[in-house]
Amino acid sequence: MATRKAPAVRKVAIVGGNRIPFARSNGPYSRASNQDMFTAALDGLVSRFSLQGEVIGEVAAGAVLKHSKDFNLARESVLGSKLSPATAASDVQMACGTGLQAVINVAHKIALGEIDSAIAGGVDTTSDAPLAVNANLRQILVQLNAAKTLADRLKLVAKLRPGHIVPEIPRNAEPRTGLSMGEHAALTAQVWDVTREAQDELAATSHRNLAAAYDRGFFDDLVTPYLKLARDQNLRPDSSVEKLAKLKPVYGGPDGTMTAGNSTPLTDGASTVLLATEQWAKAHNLPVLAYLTFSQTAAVDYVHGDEGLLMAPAYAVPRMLERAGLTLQDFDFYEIHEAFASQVLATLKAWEDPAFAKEKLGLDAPLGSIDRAKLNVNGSSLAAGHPFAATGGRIVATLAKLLNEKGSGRGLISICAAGGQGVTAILEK
Ligand SMILES: CC(=O)SCCNC(=O)CCNC(=O)[C@H](O)C(C)(C)COP(=O)(O)OP(=O)(O)OC[C@H]1O[C@@H](n2cnc3c(N)ncnc32)[C@H](O)[C@@H]1OP(=O)(O)O
Repeated sequence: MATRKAPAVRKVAIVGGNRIPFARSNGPYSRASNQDMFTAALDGLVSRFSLQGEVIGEVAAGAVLKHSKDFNLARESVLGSKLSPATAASDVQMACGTGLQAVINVAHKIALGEIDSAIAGGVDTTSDAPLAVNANLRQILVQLNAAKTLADRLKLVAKLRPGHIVPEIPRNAEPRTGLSMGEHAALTAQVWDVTREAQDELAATSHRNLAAAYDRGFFDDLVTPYLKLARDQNLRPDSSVEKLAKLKPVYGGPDGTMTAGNSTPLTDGASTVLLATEQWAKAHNLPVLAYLTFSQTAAVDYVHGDEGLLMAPAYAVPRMLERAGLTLQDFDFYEIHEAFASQVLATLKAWEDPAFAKEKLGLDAPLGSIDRAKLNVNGSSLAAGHPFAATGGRIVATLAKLLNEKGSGRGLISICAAGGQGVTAILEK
């Protein structure tokens, strides 16, 4: 008789990451597809960690904007990569939280013993956005494809009208409110009284920090140069508060505080992260940079309630801290995705606010302030750019490496996502 084995939760190690430099939309990667970019990031990881021909437990990845031919983009990318074709792969979708959610999905499988190694990541391009034919034309084309006789086909062709050629263009907007991410963030900035000066300061710091990280070689081993781009194209080392102050508002009307400089740009790019058990990493002679120890998602009702669209991390983080037995101050690094400078600042203000703590979180006291010197120390999305699903992988790889450099410590990851969702995690060394 077989002996039943008790399930054991195993530690999930972050081995390292790889990404291609991020490019501005309609720039150097405009002819590259999601599959091209993700495969490039994947193959960079494969060669970095000598995984050629290896069967990895699972590859999980996603893109926020996906063509219909990419129904399983992760699997197609694996088949185009140097990994063994016997590597299973799944697509993940959680808007801008996709990359981190992919990390969490495979981490759970490693923890539960289903797999010993995994690659998670994400990719996005707004240059090659999935334009679709409109619903009327779609219906005619589908029926045309199924029509059995020439007469049936001609009848359907006769239904075609000039208006049918108008394509459906994906909008960077919430389907239920019609407002763009930026317009939603501008409403939240008003509620939390986030000033233009504070936003520009955060943006300038992001550029300064990312430039310093490149200069000290922090990204030398992470980045695979791609299509002649060696650094994130959006990075402006000379970006200053004075220059940022001159930009016109793009959201929130003429008196708005949000500009092209304190909002993320539309970006193309891909990122990957290798996760494994400690034993697998050791057997492959690979390092353990850090461990993923906690994760949490949350969602807010931004449609009917008074919640800001991008405020879900303000809820996910306290729930995660409670489960982990930690306070907001117990961290050496904070990686808060800079969708917009105003969104980061509104989240920090919410955590400091006694009324938010009491009324929204049901807590006696607010979470409190963080040491801003520990925030996005190597820059974040305002400087690097934000290829939606690729941001999570960039952040996890960056934080794991920071913790490894330090030799010990703990980092908090917080990512807001469209649809009123938030994905958060804790990495520890
Ligand atoms: C959950 C989430 O993550 S939600 C977030 C999702 N992301 C988004 O929604 C992306 C939103 N971003 C956008 O749609 C666009 O980038 C916009 C609307 C903000 C700006 O678009 P554009 O106007 O095309 O930006 P563009 O790059 O041309 O910049 C406008 C000007 O600002 C200047 N500028 C931009 N950044 C900086 C900077 N850091 N320092 C100095 N100047 C800057 C540019 O040089 C340009 O100047 P010019 O007009 O003299 O050439």
